[in-house]
Amino acid sequence: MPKERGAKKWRVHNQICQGIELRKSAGQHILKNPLLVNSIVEKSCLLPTDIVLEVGPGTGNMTVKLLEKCKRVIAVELDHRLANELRKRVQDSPLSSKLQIIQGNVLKVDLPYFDVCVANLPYQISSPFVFKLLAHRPVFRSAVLMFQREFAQRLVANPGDKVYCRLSANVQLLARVQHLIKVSRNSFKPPPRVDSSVVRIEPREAPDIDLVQWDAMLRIVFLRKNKTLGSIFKTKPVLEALEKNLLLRNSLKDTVSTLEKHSSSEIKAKVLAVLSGISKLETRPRSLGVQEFIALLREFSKHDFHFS
Ligand SMILES: C[S@@+](CC[C@H](N)C(=O)[O-])C[C@H]1O[C@@H](n2cnc3c(N)ncnc32)[C@H](O)[C@@H]1O
Repeated sequence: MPKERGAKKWRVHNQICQGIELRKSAGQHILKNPLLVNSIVEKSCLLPTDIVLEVGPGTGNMTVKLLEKCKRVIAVELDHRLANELRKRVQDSPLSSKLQIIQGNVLKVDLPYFDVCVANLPYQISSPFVFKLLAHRPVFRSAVLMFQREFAQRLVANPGDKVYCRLSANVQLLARVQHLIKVSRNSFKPPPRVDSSVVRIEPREAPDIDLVQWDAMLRIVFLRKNKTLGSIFKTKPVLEALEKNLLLRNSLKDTVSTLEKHSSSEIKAKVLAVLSGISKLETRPRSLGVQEFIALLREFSKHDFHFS
């Protein structure tokens, strides 16, 4: 769609909320359906002792409900106008002592300790925020987050599903994910152009694998996810990368340069021999789950194969 048509559409829906003009650039779509707000808070399964991280509280419709259910809410809001509005909203209430507002970009601030994260996220930060959360230590109990529907579908997709992709495998490596609620675009003011979904993410212990190698392998296989692993690993650029990495690693290990010890045809032959022994070469990446990818990576590293 040409840019101008999109911009026009937004101007039609542009909204003033409590005297504040909402900004499309910050994904400011306010949840106007109180039943939905209650339902998200309910699904967060909060304990009275919990510290909750809320990202993008906006005008605070969800924040006040969260404050009623937990010990403390730490709200990170980018827009100082909305942060001030939220401060004013609770200032005369007994709940105000439980609220801490951090005004800033959640992708840039150091996240504090929290038990549960709840957020109606701006869509543009969905992916970096999920990975920031999953890297956060100490591990939190769960996150209940609103995403664009298509992004949510990719997060929860199972092997074999049409939308199963690198994102699905990367997130499912580090967390259990569950679709909770379908949300219509009409639940927001102004309505975005797409529907949304609420998803629960529960982090789990990361397996003992090299995450850099994991990501490098997934990048390779999901670029060609409908091909068999065998044909992917034997495509010229992948083969060459495996050969180069093997050569480099060996030359680092040896005191005498491997370039002198092993000719490149020996290396090529070794790569092909190892590849022929790798299991599941006839399968396609789109049908492999996290455990199968872990097993594949372990097979490769057993033979000193590296993807980056
Ligand atoms: C979709 S609105 C949700 C507002 C409110 N939670 C609600 O449900 O009505 C997203 C909110 O995130 C804020 N926001 C956008 N980018 C942000 C960022 N990088 N860090 C923190 N907050 C951000 C916006 O200003 C806005 O208040």
